[in-house]
Amino acid sequence: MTELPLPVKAAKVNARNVQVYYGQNHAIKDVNIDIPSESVTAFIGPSGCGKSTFLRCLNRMNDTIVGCRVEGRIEIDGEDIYDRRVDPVQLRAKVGMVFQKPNPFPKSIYDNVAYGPKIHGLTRTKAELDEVVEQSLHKAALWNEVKDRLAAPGTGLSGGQQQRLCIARAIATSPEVLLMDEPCSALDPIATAQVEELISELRNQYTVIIVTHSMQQAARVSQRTAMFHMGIVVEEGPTDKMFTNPDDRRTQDYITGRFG
Ligand SMILES: Nc1ncnc2c1ncn2[C@@H]1O[C@H](COP(=O)(O)OP(=O)(O)OP(=O)(O)O)[C@@H](O)[C@H]1O
Repeated sequence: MTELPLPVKAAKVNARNVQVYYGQNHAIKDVNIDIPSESVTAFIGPSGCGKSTFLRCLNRMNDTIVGCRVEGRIEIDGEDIYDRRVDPVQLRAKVGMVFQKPNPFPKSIYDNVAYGPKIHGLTRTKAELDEVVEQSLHKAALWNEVKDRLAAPGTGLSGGQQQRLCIARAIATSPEVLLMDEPCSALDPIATAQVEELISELRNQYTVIIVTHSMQQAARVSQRTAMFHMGIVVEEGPTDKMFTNPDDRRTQDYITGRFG
């Protein structure tokens, strides 16, 4: 019997033999990966190689895409997240997501952050909710900029502030895993630096998984990197090694800009 390698120590997420199909298109082909807790893992690879598709498997966002089929096994803390007993809405409170384009709700800054704790019944009193909103905005490094205008619309903030608001919204439900799909691609360099700094801080508390097209960003914020190519993970390991001495030719070619 062939033995699979032992999981990475303190793996939060274990994926085994994951396949994703969009109709006839086999977009993810037999992906096996262990993602450690309290660290940032970057998914890199050329356009269309399946990074976002695989990321969406981790909070079952692909369930919402008609014609998309996921096979294999994905465990978070040893629990099969595709088990029938798992409620995807509860799962998404535990596995939060931040998207490419900041997408605050057309509501006040306060209500954007309060929304998750309210619908999941995480607080009992207004004072508790106020506390969660304040703490989440603090963690997202936005509190000082918005504390005097919590009733103003979230959509009125700058792009970088909106993205930090979306991060505050994601962490307000106390997720354990935070998925970020190119979270800085719509931001200018200053806002990008702020969000990157935030990501580095978040890893003390969360398991962060980020899809990025920027090699510099992957090198700056992540401790581990997985290289995707045509639906498979060709190589995965410590970021330093991936960027200085990769084992796979495709990783080498990609990080040196020969394709992608
Ligand atoms: N909603 C969808 N419906 C049908 N096919 C899809 C959908 N989303 C992605 N695909 C297909 O799945 C494959 C992987 O796409 P995916 O967006 O996951 O790649 P990616 O590596 O994240 O790309 P990019 O870096 O350009 O965002 C592609 O062939 C794509 O066309």
